[in-house]
Amino acid sequence: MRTSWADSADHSAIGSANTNAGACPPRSAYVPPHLRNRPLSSEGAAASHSSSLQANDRVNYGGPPHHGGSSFKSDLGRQGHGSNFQTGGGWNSRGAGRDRGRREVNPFENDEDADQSFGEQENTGINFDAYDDIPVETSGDNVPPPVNTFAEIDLGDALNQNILRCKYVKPTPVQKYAIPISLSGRDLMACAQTGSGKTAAFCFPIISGVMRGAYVQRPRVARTAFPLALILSPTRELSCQIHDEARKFSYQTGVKVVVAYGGAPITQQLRELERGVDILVATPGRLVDLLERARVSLQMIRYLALDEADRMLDMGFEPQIRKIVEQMDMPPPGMRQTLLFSATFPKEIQRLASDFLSNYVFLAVGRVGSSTDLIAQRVEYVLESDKRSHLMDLLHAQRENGIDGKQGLTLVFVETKKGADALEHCLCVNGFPATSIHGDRTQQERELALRSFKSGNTPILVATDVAARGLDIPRVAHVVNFDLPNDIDDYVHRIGRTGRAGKMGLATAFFNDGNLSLAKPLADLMQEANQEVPAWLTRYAARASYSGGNRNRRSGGARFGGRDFRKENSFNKATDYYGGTGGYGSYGGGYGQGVASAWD
Ligand SMILES: Nc1ncnc2c1ncn2[C@@H]1O[C@H](COP(=O)(O)OP(=O)(O)OP(=O)(O)O)[C@@H](O)[C@H]1O
Repeated sequence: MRTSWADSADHSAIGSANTNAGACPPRSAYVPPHLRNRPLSSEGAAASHSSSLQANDRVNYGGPPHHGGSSFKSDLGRQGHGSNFQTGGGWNSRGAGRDRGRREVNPFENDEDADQSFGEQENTGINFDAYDDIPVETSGDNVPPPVNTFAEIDLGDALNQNILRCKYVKPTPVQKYAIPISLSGRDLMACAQTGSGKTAAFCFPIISGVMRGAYVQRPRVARTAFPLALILSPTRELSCQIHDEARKFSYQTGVKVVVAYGGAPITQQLRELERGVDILVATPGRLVDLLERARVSLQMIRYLALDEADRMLDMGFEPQIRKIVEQMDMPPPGMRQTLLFSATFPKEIQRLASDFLSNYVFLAVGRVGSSTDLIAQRVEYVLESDKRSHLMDLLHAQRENGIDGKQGLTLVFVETKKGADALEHCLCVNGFPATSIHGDRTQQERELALRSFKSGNTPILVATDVAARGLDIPRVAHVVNFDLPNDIDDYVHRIGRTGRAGKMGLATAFFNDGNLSLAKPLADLMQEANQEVPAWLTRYAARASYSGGNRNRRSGGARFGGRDFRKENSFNKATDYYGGTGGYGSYGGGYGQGVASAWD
């Protein structure tokens, strides 16, 4: 039984105190708070317990736990998913032979299995009424009006059927606005909160448009694919997820969706492309490779979508995106339709993005860059040296009580790849079933880790920012910012892995003096989201403002309204749009080298 991991930590704590004589340094496993006052052995090496927890006052880390042979290893499945992952690796292995036959594989077929793997937990619980009174703002010329139901939109029978199969009863706010705008042929820059259904908002119009333009004659060049639509996303996992979703939406429509991403063998992806592609979902690096090999041409592109568009246009990715969009054979703005989506849109990125757009509509659902009210945000002051023990206390309490009475998945964000490995190891040896995902792991390991996490086999995932954006994992109940990011927008995306699709979520952040620059934007964000801001954080925020320590910009301004950068063109170009101190040069902090390295 999955819940037994609570007991195993208790056992491991007691057991390892008695069996410390191994090769490892004499350390014992995690001791839950309620056992800390008890003598653990005849020598009485009890961990001391004080009201303020001290990580290093325990002899905690390293010793293998002792709980009946079922010691939790990183990725329970790392060696265990052999057949799926060894027959070719990467994408191909995820659905062995899915395209061999002529018949289209039913992409809905695995949905029920996935639900069942969580036993009695509820299936959807979607409550989009939670979004009903959300503020929406549009700007641009002649903005097409929103709809209230899918029935009002002419998406075609096959697509409507798939919407039913997805159990989407009514459109989310971003869908109500973005779908009619896109169907009318307009370019769009859309900003809507995490987990609010942006993927369908750009996929539906693209699929519908491709269906309508199916007659388009494409050049016949041996071994070169001519997709009609391109969807770019910053990470491999997100591209796979978008591909999976797009395949569901386009089931039995005749629209062929193919994914291409790095870290997986290119040969299988080439084979898929040769079989025909209407919508190509890709990460930028692999796409550039395919373009340079002339295996893909962009000359027939009618639709270009950038998911996580602000990330795609920041310093790390911008050159590659410019190359793909401006320097290859893609039709220019006006000759193609361009759709940009994200939960955050800093104004300088909006300005860059406008190069790719023509007479576009700007859409903001909720406050730009805000978090959703569905996420309860907590921030705790935790010294670096106390973080591990504090995390384990949280996990232990959660395991005993659940979150809102339910056992859910916990996603723990750290700053570095090494930090992710170290924390994963620490949790595992202390009896907490954890796995990790970061840029130094092979793609096979990354996919396996994600799968093990999603299924609940390994209910704790330690991650770098590679998992911060876009990933839709329904049962993530708790996001822990073990290391806070430097940039408030990254925080928004990270905590957005919970509280999705109308469900409630919990986010806990460990804050200390090293996070001074985040104090003000974090306090502001929490206030905007009606969260209780601790008095000590308010004091840090005031200190940061006073000392000029706040170099973090807000995404498009903290208040609702006026967030389309075109509306603020009267600003002096050298002005800092975020009320910070350094003008453009000070932008971000979070998109500097350290953070970018965590990405693909
Ligand atoms: N109209 C709808 N009705 C019910 N569920 C929906 C609807 N639209 C989307 N969903 C579900 O909501 C969840 C979140 O959607 P999605 O991943 O597209 O969010 P997002 O806005 O792209 O989030 P992020 O900013 O994190 O990328 C998904 O599980 C999706 O299937």
